[in-house]
Amino acid sequence: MSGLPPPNAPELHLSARALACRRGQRLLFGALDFELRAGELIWVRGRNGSGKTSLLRLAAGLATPESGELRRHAGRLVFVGHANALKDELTVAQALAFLLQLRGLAADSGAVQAALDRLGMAARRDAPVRSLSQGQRRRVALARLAAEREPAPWLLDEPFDALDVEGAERLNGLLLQHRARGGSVLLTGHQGLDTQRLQPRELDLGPVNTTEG
Ligand SMILES: Nc1ncnc2c1ncn2[C@@H]1O[C@H](COP(=O)(O)OP(=O)(O)OP(=O)(O)O)[C@@H](O)[C@H]1O
Repeated sequence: MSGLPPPNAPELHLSARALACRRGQRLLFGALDFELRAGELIWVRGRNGSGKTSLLRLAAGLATPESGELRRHAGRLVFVGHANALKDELTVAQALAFLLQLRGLAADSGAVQAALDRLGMAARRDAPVRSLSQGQRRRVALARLAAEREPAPWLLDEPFDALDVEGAERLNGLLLQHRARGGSVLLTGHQGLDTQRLQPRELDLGPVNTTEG
């Protein structure tokens, strides 16, 4: 994934050079190079504990690399972490409106309804978040992506986790639409991604590095 891009390569969104990450005593990866460009999807792979979540946190600016650099070249990125960040005491519509407002997106009832509808959750809009299953919570958390219009980088940590086949299909549809408008995606996960239609590039973090460095 290194080397000079062709002269008419799509706009650069993220670039990592000799990126190293340490968690505690362990060096998770030591010299990672990759570029994420407009319209691309990179599927970060690797065993449990190999550092996939850690890489996304570096990309989001939520953690600092041990060495090397990770540069964000494009506008405001979207980070959807593994935790759903939904408040239990709110209704589904209120919780999503809160996320949309944080992002500076329209959060009126029409916008909320449309986003919930894309994830098949519109009928539960007045239900309290605490009454939802894990998969339903995941759908509501991902509904914020349906309200996005910018070709920004999306950083998604295990977005397919807890989704059923129908939910995964809806998310694959959002990813396809985002790529078509020039958005980019860096995501982790062990299953659910429609590799046939999305044609991801794979970034393999390999086996867990068990040596201390
Ligand atoms: N808060 C922490 N403090 C110290 N070490 C941590 C911490 N969180 C994670 N680690 C270490 O970092 C390693 C990588 O964690 P990370 O969550 O990035 O892996 P992952 O590839 O996303 O795993 P999974 O596939 O299980 O989600 C873990 O194996 C763990 O040893």
